[in-house]
Amino acid sequence: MSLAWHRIVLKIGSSSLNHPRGGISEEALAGIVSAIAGLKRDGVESVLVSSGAVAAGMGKLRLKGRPRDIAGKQAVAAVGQGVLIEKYAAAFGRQGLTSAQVLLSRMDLAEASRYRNAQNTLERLLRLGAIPIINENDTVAVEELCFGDNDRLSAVVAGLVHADLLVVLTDVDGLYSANPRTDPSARLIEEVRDIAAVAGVAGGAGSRLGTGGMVSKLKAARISTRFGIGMLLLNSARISELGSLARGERPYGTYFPPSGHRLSGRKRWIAYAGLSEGSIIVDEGAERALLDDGKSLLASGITGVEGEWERKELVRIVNGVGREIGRGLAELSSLEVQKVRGLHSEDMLAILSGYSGEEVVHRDNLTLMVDRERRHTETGC
Ligand SMILES: Nc1ncnc2c1ncn2[C@@H]1O[C@H](COP(=O)(O)OP(=O)(O)O)[C@@H](O)[C@H]1O
Ligand SMILES: N[C@@H](CCC(=O)OP(=O)(O)O)C(=O)O
Repeated sequence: MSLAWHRIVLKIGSSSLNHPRGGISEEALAGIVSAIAGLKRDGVESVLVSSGAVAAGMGKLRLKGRPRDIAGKQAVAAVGQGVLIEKYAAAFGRQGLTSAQVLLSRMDLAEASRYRNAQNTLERLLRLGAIPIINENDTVAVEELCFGDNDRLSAVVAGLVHADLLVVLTDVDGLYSANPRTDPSARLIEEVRDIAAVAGVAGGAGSRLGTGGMVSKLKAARISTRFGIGMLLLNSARISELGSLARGERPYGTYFPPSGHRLSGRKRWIAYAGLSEGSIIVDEGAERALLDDGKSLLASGITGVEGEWERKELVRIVNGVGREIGRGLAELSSLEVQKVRGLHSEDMLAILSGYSGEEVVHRDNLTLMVDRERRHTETGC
């Protein structure tokens, strides 16, 4: 039998996995474990991105509310993550499967070498037949340097492991024309080809436990589809229907088909995992050359420099009003860019040593962060 999907990333949110007042729902956890076991029997590999550490910690510590301060959230997550993984390991064990805990922080993927390292470890885990269970390393993540929510993390992970499909399990059937909790006339949108066009219908989290709501799910869809990976938003109550994926069928929910233009592995890292060291400010001509003509960035279109970096480090490219146009690996250090900004290529080369190229950021090392119609700008963490 030829499978449409060989490797999927499944993300489950706190609102699906936990009781409303905190603590893990054994039933929900058993449901996802048995769905993954069934898929595995049918030849589909799964990587699980599971939220729920904070909510599990709340249950264990008998807290009435989610901690508001960062140290409180981190401490409760440290308690809850242990509880969560223990329950997963036991449930996978009952299915004859071995699971592995993988905690990632933003910094773990920020450098290309660390990104590859995480990639190799996950690949090896899958080859060993283990089920990776990923969560953000909440206990050490600092607010300014975090994934922000597991929807985004799951999309980055889907790119990291070269998944065929990302399934985001939540507590509603999918994306509706309005928040179904507050608008009874809201209709389910079964397929979304243009994410920017539906951005206005997405609202925030639906429960005290969820983070990000549909807004963060749409951001995840944007990342995943740009990677060439479709995303399915599915009600966790329909988890038993996941088995149909192995037959190449799609359960009822909202599907975001992959974009035709698929970002390569390096460009995935540049856009959504790497951390930039500074910004290059460009004029309108350079902005058009990058966005409309797919050109490399030359010194002549550069008007300013912010931050400090060395050659081959990651930078943001922004226009005169601070809008991020793209991200890329700079061929020159910040000091060199400062010296050559506004110059034509021959004048630039005359004052540089050890560089004979024309480009300041080559298009092969550049990912655009604005869509073609310029309606949508990415926000990197
Ligand atoms: N247009 C919309 N369609 C569907 N759900 C929406 C929409 N806008 C806001 N939501 C809310 O998003 C919630 C799911 O996100 P969230 O609470 O963060 O859950 P999770 O824990 O699964 O990540 C839903 O319960 C719903 O209330
Ligand atoms: N890392 C956190 C969850 C963060 C998060 O994105 O939560 P959710 O919106 O429920 O997927 C935790 O384990 O509690």
